Amino acid sequence: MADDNGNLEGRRQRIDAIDAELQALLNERARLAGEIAEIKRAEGVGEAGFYRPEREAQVLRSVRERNQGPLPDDEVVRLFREIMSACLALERPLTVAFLGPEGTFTEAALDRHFGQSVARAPMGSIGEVFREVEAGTAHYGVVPVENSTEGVVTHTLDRFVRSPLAICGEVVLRIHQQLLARPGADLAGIQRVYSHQQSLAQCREWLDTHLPEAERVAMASNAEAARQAADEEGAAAIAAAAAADHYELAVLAANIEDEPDNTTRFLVIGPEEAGPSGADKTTLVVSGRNRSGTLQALLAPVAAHGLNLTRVESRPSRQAVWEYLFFLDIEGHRQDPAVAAALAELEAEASFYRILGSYPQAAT
Ligand SMILES: C=C(O[C@@H]1C=C(C(=O)O)C=C[C@H]1O)C(=O)O
Repeated sequence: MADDNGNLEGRRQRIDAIDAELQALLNERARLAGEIAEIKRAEGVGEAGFYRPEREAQVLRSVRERNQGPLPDDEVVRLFREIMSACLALERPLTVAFLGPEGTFTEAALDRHFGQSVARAPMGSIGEVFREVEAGTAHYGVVPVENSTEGVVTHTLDRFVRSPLAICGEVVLRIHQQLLARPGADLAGIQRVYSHQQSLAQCREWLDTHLPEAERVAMASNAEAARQAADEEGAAAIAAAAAADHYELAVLAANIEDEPDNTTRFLVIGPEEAGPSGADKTTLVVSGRNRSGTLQALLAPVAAHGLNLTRVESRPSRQAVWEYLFFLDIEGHRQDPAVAAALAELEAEASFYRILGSYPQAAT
């Protein structure tokens, strides 16, 4: 027993020594980040120049690659994410606008990308997130773009066409739906379930099995649903785990989504795009000159240069009937020679052409 205690004490002393060393190293790291900020100021970088998404992506990739455990890769990445967030806040405190209210999946994407040391500005719509960043009131913005539980994909793409902003990052989140209710509530007492219609749809089988009698009510967002459930006896909401904290609700049933690998993609928007990080993506919007064979003609250079096209989305151009804009995602950075060559050829084919940004690929 005495031996065990001795071992425990000895280990705690080693942990204390390591903590002291870690703390000194963290402050040394922060000092260096402060010196980098001075260099950036001397070089006259604008407001946007302090945050470097390509550098942060490289740091986090290195963390993941060299990790030997026992801490899981995702955990060490999360810890380093926060260390960088704190270092950047010392250099230049950032404000990031996002599609609110608080507790949405978009806020979870913001957390994942920027960490805790940024000021958050919840906005009521995607348009407001764009406006806030365009006006310079927020440095960056986070908006959902694909397969969103908050239901807004096309709006983000349409808004981009008339915005000077660039995509400077992406976040891919696994979406887990939680059934939330006031603390002490039980499943048998739930008569009404509030959520965004896409979340209700994503949990349909679970609801059919566990709450077949409960009324399902569609709301503007999951966070709105959580707010409503907090106010109402016998009500529950389907929302992100973060909404439970914001609205003082308890998780009545966890991870109730029917499809376990349901993901949503978010874009980080800002005044300028990111530099090359070594594993990047480029998003552009184009329109063709000719009606027949337009898409094939536009895409031919992408294939000819051996590039990977990861997404094609078509939207009505709103300029003329039957004219379409194509949103393309290509692997690689616009400064990569093969990408640059393909884009030059594509531009020659296009009647409308705009690069929305090159940015680091999300770590999934
Ligand atoms: C320190 C820098 O500034 C910021 C902070 C970073 C960090 O803490 O590692 C990385 C990139 C920037 O967002 C840098 O540009 O290297």
